[in-house]
Amino acid sequence: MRFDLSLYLVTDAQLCKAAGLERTVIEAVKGGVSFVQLRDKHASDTDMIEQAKRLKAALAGSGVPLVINDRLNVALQSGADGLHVGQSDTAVQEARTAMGPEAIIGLSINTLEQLHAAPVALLDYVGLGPVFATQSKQDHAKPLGFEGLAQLAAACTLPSVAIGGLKADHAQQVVAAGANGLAVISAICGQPDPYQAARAFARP
Ligand SMILES: Cc1ncc(COP(=O)(O)OP(=O)(O)O)c(N)n1
Ligand SMILES: Cc1nc(C(=O)O)sc1CCOP(=O)(O)O
Ligand SMILES: [Mg+2]
Repeated sequence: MRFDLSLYLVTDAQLCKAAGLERTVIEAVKGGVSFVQLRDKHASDTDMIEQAKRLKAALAGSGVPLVINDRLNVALQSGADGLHVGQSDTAVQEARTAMGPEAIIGLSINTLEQLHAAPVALLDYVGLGPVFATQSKQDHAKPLGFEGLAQLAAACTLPSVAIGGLKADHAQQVVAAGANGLAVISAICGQPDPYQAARAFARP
């Protein structure tokens, strides 16, 4: 599946509670979100599989892929398009073997060492972050700033998406640093109007 990383939404069910997760995703996609990751640290596997199936149905025909954060079993059982793993999650090799060659597999990167150790041939993209400190991830690594982001992006041969504390105002600097797009949670989830929140990223 071909994909576009330009505006990558990582979901947070708690933040989206008022508007609802599906409604938030649908509105955000109308506003320009090009890629969706279902991330839920608290749901049971069963609930996450059902949520993923609902989101996959909601995204049908949009060309926007759905990947699952962390949980390989959820990705396999929900018919999602792929999986995003971090350095301490399921190994990329295991994910690729289980999901097959067509799945979209992403890996989080915070250092040049991690980038050099990444199994590039088995990956479709990397997440580079955090650019800034963020409340959306408790255990985040040391922030890179735009300079650190640019160093990683320059050394990266895969498509990349920057993540961590990013707002619409940062779009130009992220692209100038060499990443292919921005991944966000709080800039869209929990915003009063997810459609307008997503649209703000496209403005010059
Ligand atoms: C696009 C993207 N990049 C990085 C991450 C972080 O993954 P990870 O380090 O595994 O942390 P958790 O999200 O699992 O808390 C991501 N989810 N998405
Ligand atoms: C899920 C996640 N991963 C990160 C990383 O650095 O790997 S930062 C992050 C949270 C991003 O949320 P917000 O857009 O609200 O800052
Ligand atoms: Mg993870």
